[in-house]
Amino acid sequence: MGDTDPQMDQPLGEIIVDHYDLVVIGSGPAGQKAAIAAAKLGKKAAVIERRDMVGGVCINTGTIPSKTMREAVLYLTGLNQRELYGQSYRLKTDITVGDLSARTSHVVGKEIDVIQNQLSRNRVALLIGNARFIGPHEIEVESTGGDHKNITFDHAVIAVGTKPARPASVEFDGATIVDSDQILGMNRVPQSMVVVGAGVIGIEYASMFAALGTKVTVVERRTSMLDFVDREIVEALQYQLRDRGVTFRFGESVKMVEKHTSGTVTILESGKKIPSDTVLYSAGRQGVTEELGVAAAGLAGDNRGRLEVDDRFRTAVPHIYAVGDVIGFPALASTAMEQGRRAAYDAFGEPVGETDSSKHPIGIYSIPEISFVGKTEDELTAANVPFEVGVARYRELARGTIMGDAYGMLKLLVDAHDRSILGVHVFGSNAAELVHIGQTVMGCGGTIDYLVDAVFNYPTLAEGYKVAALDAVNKMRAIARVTGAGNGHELGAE
Ligand SMILES: Cc1cc2nc3c(=O)[nH]c(=O)nc-3n(C[C@H](O)[C@H](O)[C@H](O)COP(=O)(O)OP(=O)(O)OC[C@H]3O[C@@H](n4cnc5c(N)ncnc54)[C@H](O)[C@@H]3O)c2cc1C
Ligand SMILES: NC(=O)c1ccc[n+]([C@@H]2O[C@H](COP(=O)([O-])OP(=O)(O)OC[C@H]3O[C@@H](n4cnc5c(N)ncnc54)[C@H](O)[C@@H]3O)[C@@H](O)[C@H]2O)c1
Repeated sequence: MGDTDPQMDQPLGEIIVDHYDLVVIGSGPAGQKAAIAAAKLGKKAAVIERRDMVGGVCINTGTIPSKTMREAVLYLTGLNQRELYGQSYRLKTDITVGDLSARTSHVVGKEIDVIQNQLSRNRVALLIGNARFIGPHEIEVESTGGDHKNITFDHAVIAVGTKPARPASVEFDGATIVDSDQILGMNRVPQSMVVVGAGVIGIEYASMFAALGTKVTVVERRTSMLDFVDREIVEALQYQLRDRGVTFRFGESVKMVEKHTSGTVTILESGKKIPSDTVLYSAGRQGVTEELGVAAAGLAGDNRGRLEVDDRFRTAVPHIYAVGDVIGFPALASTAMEQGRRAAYDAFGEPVGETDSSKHPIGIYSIPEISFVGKTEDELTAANVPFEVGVARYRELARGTIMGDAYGMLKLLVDAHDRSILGVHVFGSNAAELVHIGQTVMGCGGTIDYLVDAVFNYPTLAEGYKVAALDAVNKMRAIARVTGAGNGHELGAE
């Protein structure tokens, strides 16, 4: 007997056709929110997901395992306590892969349980198997046992995400030469590691392994890294990582990666060879639309397996939507969830509010962490937008000193004419949480003066907003004094 569909109490052993108002392929953040949004509108919804992948890449191999591993690394190494207790401070000296994976398995298990519970209490059917389109209104679900079941639908949401790019010139073995999906399959914490690709994944894992004491070399084809991030903050991160022994090889491409009995050798196009215990290949991801047979629905993926959508997340076949990583940038769990909700509402004519994607935050969980919202200094300069900068250093905030964070900073970019906030850039402890204060002020159309006049809890890192706001306003006043434009407030009235 094949798998049983618990929602419908039917065996998957034979072809049975069920009909749904909305079928979602993929149970990652995008798919979950699309299905639950449809169910909340009283629609009959189903999610199709492969065995052992409920929660998607996000829960099983991506966001949640990597962020949990980061917490374990920070806790066990005692890294964030060393400013206070000395550079030799460690909670545990010989940290093993087992130490790291114990915490990860615990969190992943809990998160899967939460998702299954949310789907079931909202009466969303969870169909376990591999989905393939067989027509614009029909999908075949194949269980791991090989049984088939066909379902028909009025609307579909493709939320199949991505998989790591795996070139044939790299001898992946899942233990010493790995992609980011396989990192916890490593048998030990390596002494040396090459990280291929200085994208967000590469930099987050390079940070964690450097904190564990691994000698990390990052190879990146471009001449710099994280080009969308404020340059001052990227420089600060590079300084911190170099200080922990990370070597950067920018402007170098990896030609091939070889596996040998005593380790690996990464061969660069320039002819250089880098020996290491392990290699993490994190040079991009690609959509998985081919396996989904999108052609049968009248669709075609691009050369990286991604689907094109309009501003309502409709594909070229209007009753079929696509959301999350499969549509490309920004490829974040945070945006994927919102795209899923919007697609389902659109399918059933439910109105949604405006959302301004230029005010969506980015969080990079490097060590130290980075988060920002809005424009960078370079973007504003290129667009000839005059702005002023206000900075708060964590070392001058009482909370920063209490926490032992001497390097953190919060930077505000302020429009020199109307005093609106154009960008918020945070580097250091709690950056990904702190950014939301600035995001909210920006979203509500507030100016720098709101932050100048606000009172924040003390001692907190949030107080940095007031410190940075005062810094920006002081600079604006200084210009106004010289030019005779009053106290600076009048600039906005020009
Ligand atoms: C290492 C790593 C760290 C990350 N860290 C962060 C972070 O800190 N913050 C953040 O916002 N984002 C982060 N991301 C990105 C985030 O994980 C993705 O943006 C998010 O998972 C995308 O969600 P999704 O719903 O589009 O698809 P996914 O989470 O990729 O899920 C897609 C699901 O579809 C299923 N599927 C595919 N094809 C089929 C089929 N034919 N039949 C049935 N099921 C199918 C897959 O099995 C998978 O479970 C990280 C990613 C990685 C890899
Ligand atoms: N905190 C977060 O929000 C977070 C964390 C991790 C991942 N993600 C998401 O996951 C997605 C994938 O991340 P990624 O880092 O794998 O991809 P990426 O495409 O962002 O970065 C890959 C990097 O590898 C480089 N590269 C490619 N081939 C190379 C070669 N042969 N030699 C040397 N360098 C090479 C590229 O120039 C690029 O800089 C991203 O879009 C990101 O949004 C987000």
